[in-house]
Amino acid sequence: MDSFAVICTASLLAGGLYFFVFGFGSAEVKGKRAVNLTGGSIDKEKIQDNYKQYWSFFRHPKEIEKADKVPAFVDTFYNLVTDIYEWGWGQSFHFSPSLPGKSHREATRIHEERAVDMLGVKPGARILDVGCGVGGPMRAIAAHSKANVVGITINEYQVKRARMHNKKVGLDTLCEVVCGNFLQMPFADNSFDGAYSIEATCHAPKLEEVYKEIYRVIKPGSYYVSYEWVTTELYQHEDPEHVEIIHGIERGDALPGLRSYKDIAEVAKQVGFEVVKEKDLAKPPSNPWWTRLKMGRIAYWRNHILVTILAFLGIAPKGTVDVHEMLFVTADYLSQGGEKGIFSPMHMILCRKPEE
Ligand SMILES: C=C(CC[C@@H](C)[C@H]1CC[C@H]2C3=CC[C@H]4[C@H](C)[C@@H](O)CC[C@]4(C)[C@H]3CC[C@]12C)C(C)C
Ligand SMILES: C[S@@+](CC[C@H](N)C(=O)[O-])C[C@H]1O[C@@H](n2cnc3c(N)ncnc32)[C@H](O)[C@@H]1O
Repeated sequence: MDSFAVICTASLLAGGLYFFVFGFGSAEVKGKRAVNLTGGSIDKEKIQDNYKQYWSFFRHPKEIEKADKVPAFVDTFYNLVTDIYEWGWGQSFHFSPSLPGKSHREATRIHEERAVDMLGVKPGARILDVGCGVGGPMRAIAAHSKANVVGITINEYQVKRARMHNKKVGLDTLCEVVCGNFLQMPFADNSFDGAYSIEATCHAPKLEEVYKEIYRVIKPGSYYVSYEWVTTELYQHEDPEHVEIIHGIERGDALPGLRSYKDIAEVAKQVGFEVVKEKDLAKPPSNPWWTRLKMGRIAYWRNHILVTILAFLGIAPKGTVDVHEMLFVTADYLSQGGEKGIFSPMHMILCRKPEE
């Protein structure tokens, strides 16, 4: 081969590799690159062990019932998945109904703004984001409502990421992030003008514990809105296929046990809230939320090959391949749950704390 052919072949290979790594892939512009994947706050060498520990939790279902162990187990989960989520999904760790003619990013933002609009808060109000992740919703909500948003997450690594993103887009004056447990929040009674949670309270072993805390910290007369993960009226616990799908969702998403849609309003009332509105936002006329998951399948394969190569080269931590595989499988269970209509990640409830 003459040198011209060598140069052409090498350029083609390099171009192809660049396209494979940075070019085609999931629909969202991301802040994370595959070469920067970490295990959150966990040391690189300990990721595989932590992943095994995560799985062992499900081998001892009795442990899951021990509510006090759940926050630590959820924290481990988010150390393992946060970078992969940001890389492959974006900064908002939730679903939204797809909207014809709108991108995933726009549909996500609209779903987030819808939540704060229900709170009816004015610019300058102080609102709480319960389980804020790396702050995708918090930034959209602060920019849209001009409210001051305080987010709480159990995961220290997410706090770092969220603060970094807030600063980067100049929203650090409106957005504050606190590391803590939403079952025992470090906030004074009656100190917020409203609160919201987006696909986060499903991690609470007992919903009443987190709802009670939210009730305590918001002011009388103010509102709380939540997008809850639930099994729907179509779920039949005697159908083994349904049970397998729901267990698959629980295992791949660090859930101590999915609740039935029927339980949500009951718990809200039990802790003292008035239920103003309740609606499953996944139901028609909404378009399916799971199409994004299904459309991403080719990208997931590409991602899996990439993660495997990077782990082999020692660039990505070894356990990343296992974690990625777990998410791959989970994506399938989630889509099945959506398609069969037995699971919804957006059962919306709007509550009001009565005036004293
Ligand atoms: C609310 C929660 C998280 C919901 C979603 C944000 C995530 C649930 C499943 C995740 C993913 C599955 C497949 C991954 C894919 C294999 C990888 O290549 C790129 C990232 C995924 C698309 C990843 C992204 C986030 C999810 C969609 C729970 C935890 C309560
Ligand atoms: C699926 S993420 C959703 C994040 C964010 N709401 C979003 O939509 O991008 C769930 C969030 O709940 C947080 N979380 C789970 N259990 C928690 C607990 N006990 N205390 C505080 N945060 C918790 C996780 O750390 C994570 O940030």
